Amino acid sequence: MGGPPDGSPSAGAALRVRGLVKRYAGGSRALAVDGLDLDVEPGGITALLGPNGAGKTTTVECCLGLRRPDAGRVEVLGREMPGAGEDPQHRAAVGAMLQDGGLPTSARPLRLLRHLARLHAAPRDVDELADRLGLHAAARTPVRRLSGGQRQRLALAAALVGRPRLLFLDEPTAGMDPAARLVVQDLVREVVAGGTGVLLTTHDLDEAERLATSVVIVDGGRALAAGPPQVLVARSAASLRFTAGAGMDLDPLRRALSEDVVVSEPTPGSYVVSGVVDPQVVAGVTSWCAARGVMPDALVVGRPSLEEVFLDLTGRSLR
Ligand SMILES: Nc1ncnc2c1ncn2[C@@H]1O[C@H](COP(=O)(O)OP(=O)(O)OP(=O)(O)O)[C@@H](O)[C@H]1O
Repeated sequence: MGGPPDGSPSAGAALRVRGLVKRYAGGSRALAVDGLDLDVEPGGITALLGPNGAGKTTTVECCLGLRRPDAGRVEVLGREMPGAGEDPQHRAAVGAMLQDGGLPTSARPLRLLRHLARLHAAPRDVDELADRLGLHAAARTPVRRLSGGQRQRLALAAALVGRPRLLFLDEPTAGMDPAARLVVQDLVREVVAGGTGVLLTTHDLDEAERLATSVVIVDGGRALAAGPPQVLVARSAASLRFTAGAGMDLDPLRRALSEDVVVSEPTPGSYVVSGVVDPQVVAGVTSWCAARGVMPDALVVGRPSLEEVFLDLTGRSLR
């Protein structure tokens, strides 16, 4: 899923993962990652989406050479991991902003960025980057005293300063205020326009829908769906959705509607009728509700959002 079939040439992919398997020693018997395929193209953003514990961080860590896969193949910028990670030149072409930040706690932001810039052959202008990310105000504050959002912005600057050709962003805008979020999204769009490939993990499905050129939805370490977000949404059947009290008996409604539709309650109190949703189906649902004195709140008919596709596939909400 998410790229050329196994065995075909990786033709310049920024990241190519095939059949990745990872099991933690001492962890539960289930695999953390269970045969995952994934591609990031240069100048493209692949969003890796999944509920908590789906295997996203483990996948990113295997791609960065921080964990050794039990099976499968990871190619970063055309070279196989974890071996390629030993080469400093190769490492310098990869940027990562991880959830734990990984920043030295006593470092001061601007000095840290200048130090990192010196490790790269053609770094970005540190002052310009710090300006864009609003880091000058906290230039001399030690990392441990930065707010969560400031630390996130510094971690992004650190990941970008070396002009990486492949960038890993693990929930980059989590905990950021809306203005900072927009700045980060603009910066990400800009580096992608310059040819960098991005693997983005996020719990913000609107962000994924806006930014990503490709999406892989994972659960239990497996890909449930992959493709451009617009295609995943278009592939889903039209649906009628409404909210009402949880746990309504749906069998009478199923009997009242045609066999071309499926009626379900993916999360308590949220009802979905999918398939051939025509005016008769809408009338059938509303008269069924009326007969029970139930008000169908937030009733909408149409294609689902990426969030609704995710919900239908995983049975879970990300928020
Ligand atoms: N160091 C570890 N030792 C044992 N099990 C682990 C370890 N790290 C992760 N796991 C388990 O592996 C599975 C995948 O975890 P992972 O952190 O990759 O998920 P995730 O999709 O990144 O979740 P989240 O959205 O919460 O960050 C989970 O069941 C988790 O409990």
